Amino acid sequence: MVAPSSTPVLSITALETDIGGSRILRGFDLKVDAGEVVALMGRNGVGKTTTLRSITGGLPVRAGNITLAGQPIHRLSADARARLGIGYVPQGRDIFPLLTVEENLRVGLVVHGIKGKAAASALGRVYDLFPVLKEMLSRKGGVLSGGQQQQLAIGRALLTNPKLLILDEPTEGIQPSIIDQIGDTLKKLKVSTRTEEEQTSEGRKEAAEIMEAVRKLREEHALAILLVEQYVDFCREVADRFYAMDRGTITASGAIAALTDEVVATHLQV
Ligand SMILES: Nc1ncnc2c1ncn2[C@@H]1O[C@H](COP(=O)(O)OP(=O)(O)OP(=O)(O)O)[C@@H](O)[C@H]1O
Repeated sequence: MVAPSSTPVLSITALETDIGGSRILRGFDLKVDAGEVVALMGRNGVGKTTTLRSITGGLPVRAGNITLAGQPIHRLSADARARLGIGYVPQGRDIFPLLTVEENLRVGLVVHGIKGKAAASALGRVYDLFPVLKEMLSRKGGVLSGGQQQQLAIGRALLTNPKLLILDEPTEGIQPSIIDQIGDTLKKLKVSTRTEEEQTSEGRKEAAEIMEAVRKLREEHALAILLVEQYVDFCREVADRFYAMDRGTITASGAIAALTDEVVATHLQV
C-alpha cells in the first residue's frame, strides 16, 4: 500500500445537503487518502447515496466543503469534477445492456475524449485488471452476470485514470442468498488461495473477483476508493477504514478492525 500523502485525495468537512427542502446530510467530515479503501456504511435511507451524489456533483451542496487533492470542488459541475479525477460507478452500474463489452468501453472512451495511444493504454489497463472482460469483448452487457457487469462498470470508470473511485454498492445484484451464505467465510477468503469449494460457487467467485480487483486497484494504482456498502463482511475484507452513517451524519468511524460486531449492532443493523 502506498503511504498517504499529507493532503487527502478526498476531504469533506461539515457537509450539508438538502433534497426537496428536507435536510438529508447534517454536517459531517470524511476523508480518503491515496491508496486507501474507505467504506461508507449505514442502513437504508440514511444518506449514503446522497453523500456520493454531493461529491460527484449530482446534487447541490447546501453548506460545507469538498476538496479533491486539496482543490475545492463543491461548486463545480459534475463534468468538471469528473475531469479533475473522480470516477463514479452508481448503484445499478449504468452499463448499456444491448452494447457489447467492447462497445461499452468504447463509449466510455468517446465520452471522455480519450483517443489513439491513450485509448489503447486505458483499455489495456482495464483488461489487465479484469481479464474476464477481455474474454467477453463481444458479449452483450445485459447477458453478463452481476459480478461481470460490476467489473465492466468499474473498468469504464477507470478509463479516465481517476484519483478517486466511488462505488455505490458493488455487491448489489450478486444473488442475496449467495451473499448470505458467504457470511464469515468471505472474511477469511484469500483470493490467491481459493479453495475448490469456494470456486464452485459463482456468487462467491464473483464477490471474490470484485474484491481482488479492489485490492489490485489499491495496491497498484494508489487510487483512493470510497465505497458505499451494506455488506459488512465485504467491507471487512476490502476496506482500510469505515464510516457508519445514521440520519445524515457520521455516528462511528475508524480503522476497519474497529468495525466490531458491537459497532455493527449499534450503528448498522436494522
Ligand atoms: N429524489 C429524492 N426526493 C426526496 N427524497 C429523497 C430523494 N432521494 C433521496 N431522498 C431521501 O433522502 C434520504 C437519503 O437517501 P439516500 O438514497 O442517500 O440513502 P442511502 O443511505 O443511500 O440508502 P439506500 O441504501 O436505500 O440507497 C432518504 O430518506 C430518501 O428518502
